[in-house]
Amino acid sequence: MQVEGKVALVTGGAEGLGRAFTEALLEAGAKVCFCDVNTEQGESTYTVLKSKYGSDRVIFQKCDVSNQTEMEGKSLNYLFRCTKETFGNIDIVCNNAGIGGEKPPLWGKVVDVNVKGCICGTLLALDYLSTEKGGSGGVIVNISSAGALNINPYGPVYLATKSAILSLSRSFAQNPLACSGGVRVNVLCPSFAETSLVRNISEQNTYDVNVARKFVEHTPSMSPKDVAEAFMELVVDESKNGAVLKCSKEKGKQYCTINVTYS
Ligand SMILES: NC(=O)C1=CN([C@@H]2O[C@H](COP(=O)(O)OP(=O)(O)OC[C@H]3O[C@@H](n4cnc5c(N)ncnc54)[C@H](O)[C@@H]3O)[C@@H](O)[C@H]2O)C=CC1
Ligand SMILES: CCCCC/C=C\C=C\C(=O)C/C=C\C/C=C\CCCC(=O)O
Repeated sequence: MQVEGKVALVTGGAEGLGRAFTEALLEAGAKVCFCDVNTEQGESTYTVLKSKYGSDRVIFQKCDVSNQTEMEGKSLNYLFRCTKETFGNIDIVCNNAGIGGEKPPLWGKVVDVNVKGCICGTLLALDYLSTEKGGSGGVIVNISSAGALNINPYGPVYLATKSAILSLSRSFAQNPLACSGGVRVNVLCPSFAETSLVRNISEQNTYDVNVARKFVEHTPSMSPKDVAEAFMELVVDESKNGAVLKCSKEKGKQYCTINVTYS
């Protein structure tokens, strides 16, 4: 896909990986609407990006991806509508917003943000991108985790949500809603990257917090820019649909095949 001139929507773009994805898309010539629940950080990032890329190429919207109703404030429905009204079309959607949290009552919020937010964002993206519904096709990249490809005893709930995103994306890639509408659906599975999510590992969002921190310390970490490079490959390469791309500092980019065998 030629990214120049395309329109992208990124959730959770105020900082971390979402900000890096937003910048990579802007760098490649796209117009980008990024959203975040954190207005202060979002506005601050917007100020920087606007002065670098121009106010006609980037917009920031406050939005909580776990908000399913218009009544409660800015929902994903509103975000998609606003992006289309501002830029005229949507070609690229990245469902990135995610949080960690293992213990009650936090884990319910983790499911709402990570799973429901991603499902809602994927369904809306299919609606707006599909050639059968007035769109011009395009690509959805959902953000899972390298942890979803394996087990991790420190974050079972977080990783269950990331496994859900993996299955959701691989399955929608083969679903008629996507296939007949010219929409590719890919999933990125990063290992650890240097962001607030990892810096803020605590008793709330992990089990055995000291062991978890040691595990992180001993796993080489990527910069958000490294992860954005892998993300852009899934956007640009039109041969990739249903692709599962793992990226890590040690091994770089690796496409994964998930085989299910029955005995
Ligand atoms: N940093 C890492 O090592 C890895 C991160 N990931 C995934 O990458 C994604 C981004 O994570 P990071 O950048 O590391 O985290 P981060 O905490 O640095 O950034 C996440 C952003 O999402 C926003 N956000 C949180 N809840 C939201 C909501 N309900 N609605 C809208 N925005 C919301 C936050 O305000 C923040 O700006 C997440 O889905 C995470 O699970 C996956 C693998 C590794
Ligand atoms: C472990 C749960 C912590 C809660 C959220 C904080 C950070 C999340 C980071 C990730 O999503 C990455 C998670 C796990 C990586 C797991 C294994 C990495 C192994 C390295 C590799 O396979 O190359």
